[in-house]
Amino acid sequence: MKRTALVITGLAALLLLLLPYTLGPYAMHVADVTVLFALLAIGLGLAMGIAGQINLAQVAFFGIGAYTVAILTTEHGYGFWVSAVLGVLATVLFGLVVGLPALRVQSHYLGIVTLGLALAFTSWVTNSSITGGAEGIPGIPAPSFPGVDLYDQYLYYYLEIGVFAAGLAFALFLVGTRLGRRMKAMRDDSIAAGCLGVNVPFLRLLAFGVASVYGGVAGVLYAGLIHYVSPESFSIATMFLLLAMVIIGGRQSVWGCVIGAVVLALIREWLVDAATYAQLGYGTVVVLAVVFAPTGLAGLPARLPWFRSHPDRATLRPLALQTVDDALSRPGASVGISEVSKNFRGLQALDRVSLSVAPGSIRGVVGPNGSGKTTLLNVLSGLYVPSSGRFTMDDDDLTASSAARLSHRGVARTFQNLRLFSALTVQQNVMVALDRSRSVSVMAYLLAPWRVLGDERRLRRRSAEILTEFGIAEYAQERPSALPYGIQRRVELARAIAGDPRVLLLDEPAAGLNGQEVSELASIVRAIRDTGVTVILVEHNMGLVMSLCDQVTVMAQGTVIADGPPARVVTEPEVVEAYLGDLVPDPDGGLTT
Ligand SMILES: Nc1ncnc2c1ncn2[C@@H]1O[C@H](COP(=O)(O)OP(=O)(O)OP(=O)(O)O)[C@@H](O)[C@H]1O
Repeated sequence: MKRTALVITGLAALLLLLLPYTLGPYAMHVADVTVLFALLAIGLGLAMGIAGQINLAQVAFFGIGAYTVAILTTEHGYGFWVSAVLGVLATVLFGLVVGLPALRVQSHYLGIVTLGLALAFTSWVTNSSITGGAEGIPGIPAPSFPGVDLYDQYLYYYLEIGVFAAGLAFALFLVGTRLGRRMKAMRDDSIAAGCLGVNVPFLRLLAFGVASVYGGVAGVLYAGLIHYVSPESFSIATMFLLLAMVIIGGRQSVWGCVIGAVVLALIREWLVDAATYAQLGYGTVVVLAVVFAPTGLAGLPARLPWFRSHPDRATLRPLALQTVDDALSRPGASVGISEVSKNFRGLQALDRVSLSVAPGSIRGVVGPNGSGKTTLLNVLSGLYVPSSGRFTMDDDDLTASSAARLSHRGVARTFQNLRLFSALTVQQNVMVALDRSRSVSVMAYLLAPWRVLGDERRLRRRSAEILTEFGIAEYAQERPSALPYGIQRRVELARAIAGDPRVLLLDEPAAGLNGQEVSELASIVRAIRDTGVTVILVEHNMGLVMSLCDQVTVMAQGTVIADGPPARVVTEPEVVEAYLGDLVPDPDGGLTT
């Protein structure tokens, strides 16, 4: 498979190198512009498709790169290359500003904000005297290069192809390694990603930063190719064309973005005399693609039946429990919750809750629906900031720490409604959790890419071991949604353990499991506790709670009404009245609500 890919890549490269020999001047110009669209589309695809950040300002990034070069070369006498570097820097600065709203808003709101900024840019270049207004700026020089006349568009093509190849290789590298995996995890479920240590705000800004580099570079090259810039080239119509390229080609695939750019750039040329109808046509095809082929042209092969995998042995293998020790190397931590309250606009979900959990013990938290159990886990995992009170781990005050920070400090969790990353494979889900690198390590992508590749091999090897330990190795390449619920639950537990936690929070881990799976779950949780990890278990299955927990906390209406060893707690009259009276025996011999 790898050899076939290499041969195809080699042939494509050869074809691209020979292309100018087959084209007349006009076709060569179209090819030059198409390469720039491909660069722009890759940048947009990385932000929108991979990181899930709707970015309708890509055309403004393109414009800032081009206008900076135009202004600096024609009005200030700078050389092309210096202007190009400054142009890309200016674009990245603007890109980060455009990305700031992504820290507060997402989805269509982000689309509206970024579109607003793109419109502001178009309006500025149309009305400002520095940018030459509607007339634009002519007379931009071509880049100088010893012995090569880059005014010749045939030779310019080779400069573009070199930049394009570097841009494509970097995008593929990013998507295929830990940064791209984290971006996809953030796109699929930013809450779960945060709980696995992903610094979501940083990654959102980074996505805009990366998209702006591609936009800026394309803009700079455009200025050097056309020698003239005007607002028309950076209009909303161009943004829409770019969007269509990425959506039709396949926004979640770098190759898809390239294919989309080439196909639509050629169609655009073909329909140049019917531009209005062409816009309508793109719109229709985009709508059809979103509804019927959301993965675009690049996703079509995977939709064909013979490319689809069907796990035919949807069963769990026995656990290799002794090896959980290998995954867990850090000592468990004590957890202290002191007078923690949480209000939601008048609703008191937690009311001065206090409890302390000894390291290496299992604490059950039970209570009727709506009593505040999940809210408590959300406070402990950094998803909610408590309205008042303190949360400590080994006496370190971690109140109001972010989910990512708590993950790095050793808090891992599972969710009541499984939050597996649906577009990642089972193995990639575990790799996201295994990756403990900090945000600053993105510098390695520029300074030491070989280290990123080395880390990647280590993560892959280790994730395979963990999947084997949890008896799910045969599902490594499956998407979680294709698997039965019991297996998905085990994947989520494997993912939580992969982060080498000191405190493990389990939110109703037995929900939806059959009797056999519940007893396997009990063995896993015991094995985890035996390594010294502190476990806090929210659960309605009282049979499991009674057999597993060292201590049980009973909650009702946001307060703790009882705390102590399970056998004693269940006999307290207040508990019987508030909670246990509602319980009925379940088919597996436990009690459930
Ligand atoms: N984000 C939120 N916004 C508003 N109210 C919330 C929010 N999260 C929880 N609540 C409310 O807080 C109360 C406690 O909810 P919580 O989910 O913690 O209960 P629970 O004990 O986990 O219930 P269950 O057993 O059904 O999961 C409920 O009344 C719930 O509606």
